[in-house]
Amino acid sequence: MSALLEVRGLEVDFVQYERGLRRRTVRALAGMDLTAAAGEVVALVGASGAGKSLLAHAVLGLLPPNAVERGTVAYDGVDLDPESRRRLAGRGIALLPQSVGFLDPLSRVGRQVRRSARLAGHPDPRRAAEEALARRGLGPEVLRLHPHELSGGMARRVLVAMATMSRPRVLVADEPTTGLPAATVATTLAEFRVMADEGCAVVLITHELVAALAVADRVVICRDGRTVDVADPRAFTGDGSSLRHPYTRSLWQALPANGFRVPTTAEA
Ligand SMILES: Nc1ncnc2c1ncn2[C@@H]1O[C@H](COP(=O)(O)OP(=O)(O)OP(=O)(O)O)[C@@H](O)[C@H]1O
Ligand code: NI
Repeated sequence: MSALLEVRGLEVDFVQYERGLRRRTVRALAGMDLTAAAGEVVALVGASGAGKSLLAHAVLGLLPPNAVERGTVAYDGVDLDPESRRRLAGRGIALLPQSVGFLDPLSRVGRQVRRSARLAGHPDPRRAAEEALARRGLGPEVLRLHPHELSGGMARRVLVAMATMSRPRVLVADEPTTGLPAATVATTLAEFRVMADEGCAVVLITHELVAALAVADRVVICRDGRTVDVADPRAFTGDGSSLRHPYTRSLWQALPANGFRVPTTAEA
């Protein structure tokens, strides 16, 4: 299997100006590596601020103008610059954004979901929109609402409906299950598994390591802007002794079910 998405040595610096005068550069990503092949769900985990969303935005060519990017992002074997990646957004590569702020606050849900359906080439966008929401337990009345009238969980389901509409070859899902009830977490993750089984490469960014293990083929662990480990989901078991990297082990052992064990400095 060749990788549909390959991120190699990705670095991102932000250029900032102190009191409008002195220029300084802040390194946000310092070497991220991640590959995802057709048919794979690759989970990307790491603490808050580790750089997961930045990686997602870089892949889609959506970094802000003050970001300086180095490294390689290849899609289907071809290295692409940010501009070319932006052109693929919503077609070959889709982002399921972490923030519901990606929804247009002024426009009704129906209009936004129909737009995704139209961009995806559905012959009947109205029907496609209704069906996509219905599949996620949202009735047609939701189409008439504005984003601020949605609960967090409903908004997230709308984003899932929009991001998966085009049947992208690569889906980068950034915290797609945050705020969802447990039953919906499982069905949402199962949907990503089905997409992968049908040939999509899915990057699943999540804090919910245990839920992710049920659907992931590989787990990429990042810390402070770097990929530190790639682990087999089956290694996350028992006391974590089959996990090679001490940081990965400490993430596993810190979970409530594993006794909230706080890593010692030597391990972490
Ligand atoms: N526009 C920006 N300018 C400067 N620094 C930024 C910018 N965007 C992100 N960062 C920094 O980059 C780092 C990584 O942020 P990122 O949002 O990717 O983390 P994350 O792993 O997605 O965290 P979370 O799990 O909380 O979503 C953070 O230290 C953040 O402060
Ligand atoms: Ni994030």
